[in-house]
Amino acid sequence: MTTPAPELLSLRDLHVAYRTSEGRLPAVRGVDLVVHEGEVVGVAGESGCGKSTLASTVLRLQPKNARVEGEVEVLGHDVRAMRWGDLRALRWAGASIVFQGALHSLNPVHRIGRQVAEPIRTHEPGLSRDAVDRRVEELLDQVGLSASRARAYPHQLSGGQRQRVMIAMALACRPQLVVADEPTTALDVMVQAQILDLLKDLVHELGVGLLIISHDLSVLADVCDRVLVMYAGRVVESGPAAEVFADPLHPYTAALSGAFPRIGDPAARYAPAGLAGDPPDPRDLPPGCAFAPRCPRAVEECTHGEPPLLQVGGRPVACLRAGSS
Ligand SMILES: Nc1ncnc2c1ncn2[C@@H]1O[C@H](COP(=O)(O)OP(=O)(O)OP(=O)(O)O)[C@@H](O)[C@H]1O
Repeated sequence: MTTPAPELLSLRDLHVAYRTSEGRLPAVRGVDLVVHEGEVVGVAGESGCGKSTLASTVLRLQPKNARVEGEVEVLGHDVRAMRWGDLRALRWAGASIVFQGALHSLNPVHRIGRQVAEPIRTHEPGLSRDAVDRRVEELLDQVGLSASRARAYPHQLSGGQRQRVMIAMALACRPQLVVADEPTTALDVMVQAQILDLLKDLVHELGVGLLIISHDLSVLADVCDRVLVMYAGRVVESGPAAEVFADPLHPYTAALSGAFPRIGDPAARYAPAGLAGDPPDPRDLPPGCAFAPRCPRAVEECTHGEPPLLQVGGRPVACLRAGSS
């Protein structure tokens, strides 16, 4: 029997609720998620389902009005209980995050090389200037940028190049876990595919674990080993990425699978999702299954109680109708 790869990230029964002027807003409701070494795990779901909230808890970067409950463990550390100094040491060097919107995350007045060097200087203050420069060159090379780009300012780079810089920064201190929140949103489809290939290659080459967040299930199907589909703060289906995408068991996953074209498929168009309505307001969830009001397969029973995650075809699925026709 092979021993399972070590767990780099473990979220257990994670709940996150925001305090708002209109009352408590439960954004994440009882999520379990594990990322092992060398594994790419994806979280998919429409805007507002709680993906970014979940990602923010990994490095305790959640907004001030968020209340977190449950377990958040990164590289064996209890992130919720860690002291600030220890948490700062864990960020970048143990685990790092690639945010969406590289245009806004990079400082417009500093050259690229300086920005990539910054986390290295902070975390390895003993490193000589030459050694830092060499590491920056090596990182730019790893993400497919020439060393001369170190002297460029962010506005001199394309969107895809800037996102590569963000990935170089995330890898700068050789973390074991990388979280990427919508790393390809706002990039055109060809560039998206290149960035995703790059992320996938780096994960395999460096043996890091990657948690990747996207509203586009087809993006995740191409790069992930496993995916979790979220709806209204809960995981409604999870399993091997290719299986979930090709044979979705939850009606919501089925709608998401049809909603976006597959990367690299020239014939693909943005087909309508065939899904009417909007996700519910988390402060005012419908009784029973949160997806029932939009679900083409809902029956009366679906409004009675929130369906638990049941094993259907070897996969956890939160739907009473999964597997039935
Ligand atoms: N700081 C905050 N205060 C109050 N509510 C918030 C806050 N941040 C997010 N929310 C709410 O929490 C819910 C989940 O938001 P979140 O950003 O995690 O979803 P998401 O799936 O990442 O969506 P998107 O892709 O649009 O970022 C939404 O209803 C959102 O309006």
